[in-house]
Amino acid sequence: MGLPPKSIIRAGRWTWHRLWQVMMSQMAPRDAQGAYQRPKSEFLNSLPPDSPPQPGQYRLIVGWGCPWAHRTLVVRALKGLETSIPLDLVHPAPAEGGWVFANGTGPLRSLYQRVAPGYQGRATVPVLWDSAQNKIINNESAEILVILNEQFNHLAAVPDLDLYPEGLRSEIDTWNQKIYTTVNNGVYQCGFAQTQHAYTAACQSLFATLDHIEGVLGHQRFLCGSDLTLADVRLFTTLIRFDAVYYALFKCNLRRIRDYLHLSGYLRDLYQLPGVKETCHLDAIKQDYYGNLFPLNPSGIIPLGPHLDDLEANPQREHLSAR
Ligand SMILES: N[C@@H](CCC(=O)N[C@@H](CS)C(=O)NCC(=O)O)C(=O)O
Repeated sequence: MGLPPKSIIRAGRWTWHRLWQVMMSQMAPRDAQGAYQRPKSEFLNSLPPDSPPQPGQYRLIVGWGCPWAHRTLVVRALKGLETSIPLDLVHPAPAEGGWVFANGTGPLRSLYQRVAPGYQGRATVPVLWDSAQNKIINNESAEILVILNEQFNHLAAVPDLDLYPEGLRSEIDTWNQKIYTTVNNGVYQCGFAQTQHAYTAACQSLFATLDHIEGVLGHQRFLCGSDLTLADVRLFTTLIRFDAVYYALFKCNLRRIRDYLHLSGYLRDLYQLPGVKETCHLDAIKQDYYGNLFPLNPSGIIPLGPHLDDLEANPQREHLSAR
């Protein structure tokens, strides 16, 4: 069978490209240069200072695919807060315009609109939910991590683990800033870029940071030395998705994490910390990204690979802590 006439091909390409631009601009707000602009989180409250959390009072609303929600799950696991902070799981449902609760109680957007009538922002996860007062405490993962690290110690199985110690805060903040801009959000800047220029700039910055981190991890176990911190947790949830999702779907393909000797060992090391692998749902992650980001994967086909068995291999990094 021959190709259709050139005029049909041209019309098809033009129509598809215009549709793609419209869908992308709705899914991923952009600046004048075509670079993705992540909307700001709008619920930024703290816990009341005078009443320590009760078991089960605060809940986390999360989706397995989301790297920002995943950070909160990792801190919850590392601190041993699984029984004190229950989860409410959401699934992506693009036809409903976003997340819906797995327990059948409807769209996440309805909950946002119930607590904030007229709310027009994104209905995002994670959410730290106060079930005593039926309100959203916070929907910014970076802030939720600090709250979980500090304010639940009386309920934690591992209360002495401080992932944001005073003495390392400025170093952690510096890493967080660099890693958020070029890696955590950087992979989205690659995948959601709407111009070649925006994609190229994001991809170069992403790999410049990964190359830099590879050098650092050659002589120390974690980003800030021998102690695990929030900076590592925040890097981890991007790294664990990298080879399976970002490399192909978001075109972050100069190198894979498994091509980096130290970064890949570090990823295994974090994956094998107590409780962490239970937070990683790699099939759900692939399903969420490849199955729901329609403009990036219109066929909805989920790739089979890569095999991730090597996450179980010995990281051989503990000796770096002893220095
Ligand atoms: N700044 C937020 C970003 C969270 C975020 O973008 N979550 C995504 C899932 S990975 C989401 O819920 N998106 C739904 C939407 O944008 O409508 C955070 O770090 O907590």
